[in-house]
Amino acid sequence: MPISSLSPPRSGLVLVKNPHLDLMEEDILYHLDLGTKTHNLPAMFGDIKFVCVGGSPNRMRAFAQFMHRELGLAGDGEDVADICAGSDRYAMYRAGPVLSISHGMGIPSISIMLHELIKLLHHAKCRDVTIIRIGTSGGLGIKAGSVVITDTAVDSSFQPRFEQVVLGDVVVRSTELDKDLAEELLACSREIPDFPTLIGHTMCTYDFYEGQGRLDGALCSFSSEKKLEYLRRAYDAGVRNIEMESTAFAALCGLCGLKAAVVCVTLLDRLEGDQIRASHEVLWEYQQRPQRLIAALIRKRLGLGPALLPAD
Ligand SMILES: O=P(O)(O)O[C@H]1O[C@H](CO)[C@@H](O)[C@H]1O
Ligand SMILES: O=c1cc[nH]c(=O)[nH]1
Repeated sequence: MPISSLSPPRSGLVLVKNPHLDLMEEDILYHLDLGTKTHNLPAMFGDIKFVCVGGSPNRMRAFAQFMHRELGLAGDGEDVADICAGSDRYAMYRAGPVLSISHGMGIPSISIMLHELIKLLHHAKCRDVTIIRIGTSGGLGIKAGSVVITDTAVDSSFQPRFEQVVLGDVVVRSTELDKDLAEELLACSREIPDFPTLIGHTMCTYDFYEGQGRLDGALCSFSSEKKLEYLRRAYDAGVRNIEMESTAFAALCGLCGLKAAVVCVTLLDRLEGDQIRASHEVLWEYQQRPQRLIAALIRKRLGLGPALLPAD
């Protein structure tokens, strides 16, 4: 039975479920190059309301610059500083109440970042934080460039669970995401012209090649027919896109009381091929789509109206 969570605390505070933390004199967030003794975390982050995470440091920098302009903050935002510059593992930027952080590729990388980010939000006494992963993915039976808002993150057997090995035992955690937030995002997408968006299941795998049924890795032991049979089964189970972090993201955020969403653009239709052939310009524009949607949501929440500038 997966351990379920989704009941955010009434206080709106971020929960950490670790009694050992209270006994520690200092908490060093090693991979973020931040700490409770070296930094005044409530002063630096206490007013953060939106956290956006995505794989690439450049994308998350561009997103912070884009949000800087969308929020009408002073200056052009071009010189946003990397708050984690002392560590070369992750990059973190802020624009007003929005924090933008990279998480690298895959579950181990996002898990480490999330443990430290969640503790950071806890130490900073942040309240009512919404967290969104803005990513890229392979689509299933949908047009490249479509944006998928995840209702449920599933594993490679199409089950809504995240398995974490703890002291040698497998702990199964629920991968529920916030349904109201997903609907709110879908409603925002309807207000953007020519913006193909849908809600569906997202399959999270441990690998980009064999793990996603690709025929073009360095290793492949299955036929093209077997690949298509697997991907069609995924489609029939409700999966509309495939990426590599959503189950861990949903499980960790849910257990810590964060309202979370996953919004990924699709770079190709995996029923049609494996290689990503679109030009850099097209891919860059695709990557901006989740950013534009999140900007619309944040502007709406902050009462700033629907204006949308293209992200750089
Ligand atoms: O676009 P991002 O956020 O990096 O995520 C997707 O892209 C990577 C693979 O190319 C994986 O990490 C997958 O989840
Ligand atoms: O096919 C794809 C494209 C982007 N990211 C993935 O994980 N898979």
